[in-house]
Order: sequence, then structure tokens, then C-alpha cells
Amino acid sequence: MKLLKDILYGVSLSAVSGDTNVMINNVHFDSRQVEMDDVFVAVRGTLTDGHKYIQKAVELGAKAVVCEELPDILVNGVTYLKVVDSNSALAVLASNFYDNPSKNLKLVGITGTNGKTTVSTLLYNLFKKAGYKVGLISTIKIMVDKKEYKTNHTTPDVLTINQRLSQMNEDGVEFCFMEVSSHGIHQKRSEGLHFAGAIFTNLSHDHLDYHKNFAEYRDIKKKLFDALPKSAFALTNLDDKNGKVMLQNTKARKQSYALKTYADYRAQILEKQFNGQLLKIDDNELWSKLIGDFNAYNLLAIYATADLLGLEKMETLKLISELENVDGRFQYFISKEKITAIVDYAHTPDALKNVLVTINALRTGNENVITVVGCGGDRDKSKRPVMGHIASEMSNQAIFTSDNPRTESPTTIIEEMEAGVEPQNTRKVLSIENRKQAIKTACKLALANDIILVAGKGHETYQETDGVRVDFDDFKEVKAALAELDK
Ligand SMILES: CC(=O)N[C@H]1[C@@H](OP(=O)(O)OP(=O)(O)OC[C@H]2O[C@@H](n3ccc(=O)[nH]c3=O)[C@H](O)[C@@H]2O)O[C@H](CO)[C@@H](O)[C@@H]1O[C@H](C)C(=O)N[C@@H](C)C(=O)N[C@H](CCC(=O)O)C(=O)O
Ligand SMILES: Nc1ncnc2c1ncn2[C@@H]1O[C@H](COP(=O)(O)OP(=O)(O)OP(=O)(O)O)[C@@H](O)[C@H]1O
Ligand SMILES: N[C@H](CCC[C@H](N)C(=O)O)C(=O)O
Ligand SMILES: [Mg+2]
Repeated sequence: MKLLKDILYGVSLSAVSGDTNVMINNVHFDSRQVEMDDVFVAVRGTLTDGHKYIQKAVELGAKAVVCEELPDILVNGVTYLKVVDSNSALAVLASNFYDNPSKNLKLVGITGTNGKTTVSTLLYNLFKKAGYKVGLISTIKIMVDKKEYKTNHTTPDVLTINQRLSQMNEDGVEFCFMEVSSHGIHQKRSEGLHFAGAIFTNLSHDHLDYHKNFAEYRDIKKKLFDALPKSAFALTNLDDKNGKVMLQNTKARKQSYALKTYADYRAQILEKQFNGQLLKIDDNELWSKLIGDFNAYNLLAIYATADLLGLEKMETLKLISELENVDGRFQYFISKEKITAIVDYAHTPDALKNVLVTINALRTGNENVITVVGCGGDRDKSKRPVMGHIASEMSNQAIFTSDNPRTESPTTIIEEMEAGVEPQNTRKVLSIENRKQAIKTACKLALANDIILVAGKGHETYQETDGVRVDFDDFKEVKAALAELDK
């Protein structure tokens, strides 16, 4: 139980009706979860408006209601608090309710279109190897030191974040690495958190269905940096044309990394092979199993972060060289027939291009590249023709298929991908709606030394159609299909 007055500390209230000297049990933004003596925060969403459920929440026992508009009928014994922005108020309430757990550890936020999961997971693994208790909040999972929790979002809601951070406090976690998505920043899921640092990876085409345009998408990412305290570091990628923008208005210590331009942390790629690459960082050589120029950026970002958080440089380099690929990110195996199958979470045009550039650069002869790819439903439609174009242009054979169609027609999504294929590439494209069949077909078409890329779903273990998730795992599917052919 907490005193309402205490958890309201820092919330700017425009009107109060009722007593704030009352004990409350919990905080919720979903009326369906409200129980006796809870606080209900009414948030305006994209599908509905939490204000519609205030009465329902009170019926279920809410002792206090936080809202942007007071309801017509105020119930006796319930405290009503009017605020300008419910999401911001929720963020402050959540931090206060859990005793501001982000202040008791070093929380680092990672933002950017691609690379957030890779960088945050590598940092988690690196700091664990260095002997620390570490936390991770990522697309794949949440880790409270060694305890694993499932997640549905890249950046969870602000109550879940604070709840997990508070658990981290209890377990003595010293560092937490957290992905901060643009949706998360926009919906203020990361507000009120005390960051020790923030990292910007890159910015390219994604989520232009949700954000009005690219400039708005960029400015939302920048808000993470704008809100950093003076004590934090703000680490940006200067090779990305939006890298500098992130640092424009931050109070934090400005730090940068780059491969092509002058920066505080610099690296050079000395050698590229299929099973790894050799980098030069700070006059020291680093061998990593993670390949691709994009991973050179990821590795440099984690090296810089480790330094900024006080790890010893040589020790960091040694530990980085032991890091494995993150699940579903360039995860590969070679079949008995010498066919290489790669599963990668590339679900944006830039990621798909990067992965195909990496694969094509590693070809030694006339082996074929066969790409199986789809685009998610209920997500940015403008990505579809661009990804269709890239897959058909940069592969010898492209097979368009379903990703997570969600509520959309898989046929329509594939047609939108096909619209991006240049006439000279149409002969290279097959469209097979069923993802299992598409993967099987790729395996049947592959000859010895060929490379199959299955892109878009990476670590995901489901496929979502019409709100129903069925088990589906790209890595298992491609492995089974190739094993079948090996018999
Ligand atoms: C577009 C989007 O981000 N939507 C998120 C948003 O939902 P919403 O705004 O549509 O909520 P809503 O359904 O309209 O409801 C409004 C309010 O009424 C409340 N309500 C609703 C019904 C009821 O009976 N009672 C009640 O109180 C809801 O709890 C909510 O507070 O707030 C919900 C609660 O936090 C989220 O679950 C939901 O995520 C949806 C499921 C989603 O798919 N989000 C994706 C796009 C997302 O956030 N992705 C990013 C990654 C993107 C990246 O790759 O960078 C992520 O961080 O995961
Ligand atoms: N630094 C990078 N620059 C460009 N592409 C990258 C980078 N790192 C990874 N990728 C590509 O993007 C894909 C997704 O990577 P990752 O999961 O790390 O990104 P993310 O930012 O977490 O994505 P999401 O927004 O879905 O959470 C990878 O599978 C790889 O193809
Ligand atoms: N975080 C991304 C993941 C996309 C993954 C892709 N497989 C899809 O389902 O579209 C999003 O929610 O847009
Ligand atoms: Mg991610």
C-alpha cells in the first residue's frame, strides 16, 4: 500500500476533487485490471479512449482516477485528479509507485531503427561475462539478471518497465540495457526514467504508418536524448546522417562513434569472412563472429558504452570477441549438401539491404542467393514495394511470402511487394503465400554452395494471422526442410 499523495509527487495537477491522503494498492491504465483501492489512469489510445472506462474502473473499486477530462458524475469517496497529459502522469506515478528503481542502477536506453536488440543483448551478455548482475529489456525477452520473462513489446508499458526495474533493484542488478522504440517514446513509456546513458544506432525507413513523416519519426527518437540528465552520456553514430541531430539539445555528455568520419570512438574493418570479421579499434585488433558492416557499428557502440560505463578497454575487447550472434540475427547453419541457410530479423528496407550486401560480399564463386521474405500486416505499407525491390534486385531468386499478416490479406501484402519489382527482375520472383511452403521451395531450388536467406521474423516463434498466433519458427522450418532433402 502507498499513500496517494506520495506517488503524485512530480505530477502536475490541474484540478483535484477528493482526498489525496488515502492509501492505494496499485496503479493501472487498463480498467479490466483494476481491483479494490487501485488508481486508474485514463489514457487516450489509438483504438479507444481510456476515459470511457472510468466508471467501470470505479465500479471495480478504483479509489482514485487520473484523467485529462473529469467525468460528468463524480462518485463520493473517489479522488479525481485532472492532468494535462495522462501518459506523462502515468510515467511519474509508475516510477514513484515502484520507488524510482531506475535511479538505483545504471539504465542505458538504446534507440534507432535497426540494431536495438542486437546492441542491448550484446551489452547484456558482455556485462554478464564481466561478472556483473545485469538486466535486459528487449524485443526478444526481459532478463532480471538470470531470470527470463516473456514480452510482447520492444519497449513495454511504463508500469511493467518500473516493475521489472524494481525487481532488478531487489536482485542487486547494477546495469540495465533497454530498447527504446519510437512508439515507446511517443507513448511516453520511457518518460520519468533516470537514464545513465542513451545510444543511437541509425535511422531509416520504418513505422511511417504511425508517425506522420520521417522528420517526426526522427524528432521522436531525439526526445530520448533531449530528456537525458547532465550526468548521463549521449552516444551517437556519426556515420548516420541523423546522428548529429540526436545530440543537438541534450544536456548529457556528448560522445560519438563512426567508421567513416572522425568520432570519439573509431573502428576500421580489416578483414571480412563468413565466420567472422577482424576490426581495429583504438589500435587494437578485435576478432568477432558477428559479420557485416552493420555489426561493426554495433560492436563499436558496445565497446564505447562499456568504456563510458567504466569497463577496462582490453578486458572489453577480449570479452567482445567471445560474443555470439543474437537469436534470429544472422543465425546460420550449413547443411550436409553444403547449402548455407541464414535466418535474419531484417524487417525494414535498410536491414534487408544490409544483410544482402553482407551475403553478396562474401560470395566466392557463382553460388546463388535465394531470399524468402514477407512484410508484416498492420504495419507501414510503404516498406513493402521497397523491400520487394531490394529482395528481387539483390538475390538470384526471391520468394515473396507472408510474415505476420495480422488483420490484413496476405495476398494484398504480397501484391504490394510485387509492385516494387523492376520488369527485368520479375523472372526472379516467385510468390508463395504459405511461409512453410515458401521455405521448402527455397530449399528445393538450392544447389550445393547456395545461400538461403529467410528474412523478417528472426527469433519469432509464431506467425500471427487474424489475431491468432500459431507456432512458427523460421530456423526450425529451414533446418527441417534441408534435413528432409539431405535424406
Ligand atoms: C499502436 C500502439 O502502439 N498501440 C499500443 C497502445 O494501444 P492503443 O493506444 O491502441 O490502446 P487502445 O486499445 O486504444 O486503448 C486506450 C486505453 O484504454 C484502455 N482500455 C481499453 C479497453 C478497456 O476495456 N479498458 C481500458 O481501460 C487501454 O488499456 C488503453 O490504456 O497501448 C497499448 C497498451 O500499452 C499497447 O498494447 C498497444 O500496442 C499495440 C498492441 C502494438 O502493436 N504496438 C506496437 C506497434 C508497438 O508498440 N511496437 C513497438 C516496436 C516498434 C519498433 O519496432 O520500433 C514496441 O515498442 O513494441
Ligand atoms: N546497426 C545496424 N544497422 C543496420 N541494420 C542492422 C543493424 N543491426 C542489425 N541490423 C539488421 O536489422 C535486423 C534487426 O536487428 P535488431 O533486432 O537488432 O533491430 P531492432 O532495432 O531491435 O528492431 P525492432 O525495431 O524490431 O526492435 C537484423 O536482423 C539485421 O538484419
Ligand atoms: N517491432 C517491429 C517488428 C516487426 C517484425 C515483423 N516480423 C512483423 O511482424 O512485421 C514492429 O512491430 O513493427
Ligand atoms: Mg528490437
